[in-house]
Amino acid sequence: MPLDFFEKIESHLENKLPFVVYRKPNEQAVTAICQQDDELHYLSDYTETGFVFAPFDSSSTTVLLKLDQVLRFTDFEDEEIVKSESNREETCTKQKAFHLDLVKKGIAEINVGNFDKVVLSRRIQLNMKTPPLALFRSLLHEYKTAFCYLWYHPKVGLWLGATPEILLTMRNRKITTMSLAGTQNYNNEENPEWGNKELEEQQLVTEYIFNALEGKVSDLERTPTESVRAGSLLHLRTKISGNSKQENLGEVIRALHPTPAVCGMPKEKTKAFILTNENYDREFYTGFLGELNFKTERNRNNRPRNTENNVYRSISKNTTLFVNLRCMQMNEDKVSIYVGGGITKDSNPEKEWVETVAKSKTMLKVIKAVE
Ligand SMILES: C=C(O[C@H]1C=CC=C(C(=O)O)[C@@H]1O)C(=O)O
Repeated sequence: MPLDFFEKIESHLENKLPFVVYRKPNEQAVTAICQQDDELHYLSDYTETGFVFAPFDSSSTTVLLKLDQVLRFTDFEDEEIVKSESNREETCTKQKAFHLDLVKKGIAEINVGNFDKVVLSRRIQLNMKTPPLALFRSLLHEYKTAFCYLWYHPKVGLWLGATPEILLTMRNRKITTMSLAGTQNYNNEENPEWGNKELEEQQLVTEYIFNALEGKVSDLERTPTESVRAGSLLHLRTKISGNSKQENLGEVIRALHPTPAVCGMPKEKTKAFILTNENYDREFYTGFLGELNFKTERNRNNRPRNTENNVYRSISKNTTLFVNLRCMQMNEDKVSIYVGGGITKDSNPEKEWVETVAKSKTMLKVIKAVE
């Protein structure tokens, strides 16, 4: 059992010092970044290096954790989680009525031609007290293909998630992003049929990303759209890649975030609608997080043998950012789970509600596992 790695993080948390611990999709290594004081740093521009934590509302500030101490744990031993009998289900009818009304309002805006698509969400609050690191380990066990993280800053809060969505990766000038939208339950079928509503909803996101990147990124390419599993759900995904024309990471991020996978089309109008009508503050849900300008050093040795001084170093700059979905915020004795879904002209409010219930299970499953 990797006690010293997790013990260090535990003591950082007890000492109320900022940190993030995370594992990238399909990787083994778990990384922890620990800040040695509790200062709150904000990102001033995208040439900085650190771990970013950005809110949904891009007019609010982005938090930057400094790389004071970086710990890597390479072989996390997977543990069987014993499921308890506890069965938390949502029963709040008031919340349901509010969400149905919100979705209807969104559809009405689409029908009068104000929006093409809007993503509407809600917050589920539960009373519970669970050690955050136990929850994080449970996430690692359950969601191997997700970006799993636990993020803490005493002046901001404690967040935890297992997201299937990449906002952007950038290695030197090579950029990759994805259009992820459309949801159905996974029923042992990796490539099921999709309805027109979902296909169109995802297509809108793909087109938006293409338009947003045009002029900033060259050689734009996309993969065929495929089904991709995220826990007990499936989504539609198209990967999009290209080469950035210059050192313009900030410009690319501002063009993408928030994409219509979490906000809507057109961006500003739907964002204003969300901020006014959802009736709660998304904070960091549907924001983004990850490594900004991490430097990787590699010794390269591709000259002929028997040549002296044939090893030289190459340094690449990497950024890997994920959209903060399937996440929750923890307070002393309360958790808030955040869930939403894309609304189009063909949306059915009742089905949209059911979809948010299905999405809440990603976090509820780990809560049940450690309760
Ligand atoms: C907004 C969320 O999911 C987005 C990502 C994938 C599929 C989505 C959908 O089908 O609506 C959403 O666009 C969420 O999980 O809260």
